[in-house]
Amino acid sequence: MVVKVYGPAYGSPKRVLVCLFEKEIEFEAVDIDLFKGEHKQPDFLKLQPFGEVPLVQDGDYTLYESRAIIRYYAEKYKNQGTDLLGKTVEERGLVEQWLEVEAHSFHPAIYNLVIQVLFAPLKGAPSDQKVIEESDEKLKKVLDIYEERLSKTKYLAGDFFSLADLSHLAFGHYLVNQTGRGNLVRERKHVSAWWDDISSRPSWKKVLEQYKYPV
Ligand SMILES: N[C@@H](CCC(=O)N[C@@H](CS(=O)(=O)O)C(=O)NCC(=O)O)C(=O)O
Repeated sequence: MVVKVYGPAYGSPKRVLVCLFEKEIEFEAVDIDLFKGEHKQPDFLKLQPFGEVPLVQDGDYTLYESRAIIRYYAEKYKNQGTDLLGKTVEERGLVEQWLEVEAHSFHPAIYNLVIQVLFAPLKGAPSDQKVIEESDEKLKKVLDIYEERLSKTKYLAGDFFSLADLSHLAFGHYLVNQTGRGNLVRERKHVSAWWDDISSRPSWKKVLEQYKYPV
């Protein structure tokens, strides 16, 4: 049964797409237009009650929350494609640590910037300058910690590419290319080299080629 991934145009679903490419898992992308509110229709809400993408259907098994989905496939297909979880329990612990850092420190700051800098103007809504300034400051602090870490190891969890690095691609792409704040990465030598390394992976290039962002 082919895996169905809903909402491929958007950021969080792209976290799932790049993981499926890395794990060499065949999938079918199902477009959902957030601007038309298709994610708030009853049929979709029955599957994803929070009305967000991604949603994955794998036969009778349905899963949402992008980081839960990538952990599921990284585990289920551990011996297929790229190993994304590390080889020891200690390495796995560090993968989980940096996945949590991405979810609770990196993502909220970049998500707010994407909403305020990119999407608010699209909707004709005013941008909240206070949120932008706070998010900029938070992102600088987070990236300073990344700079320190990446001065010691090639990737966040160690000297191996993992889910922790992969999880940054979808919104890191916005940060570096579309928010006017790419300098926050480029000014940090090790973060910049790390970004160039992970974003040049064939899996991520395939995502960008096949599933355009809405903006
Ligand atoms: N924690 C969720 C967040 C999902 C999420 O925020 N999805 C956005 C799209 S994107 O920001 O990830 O591109 C969405 O569906 N937004 C629709 C809405 O909030 O109405 C995950 O990681 O899957």
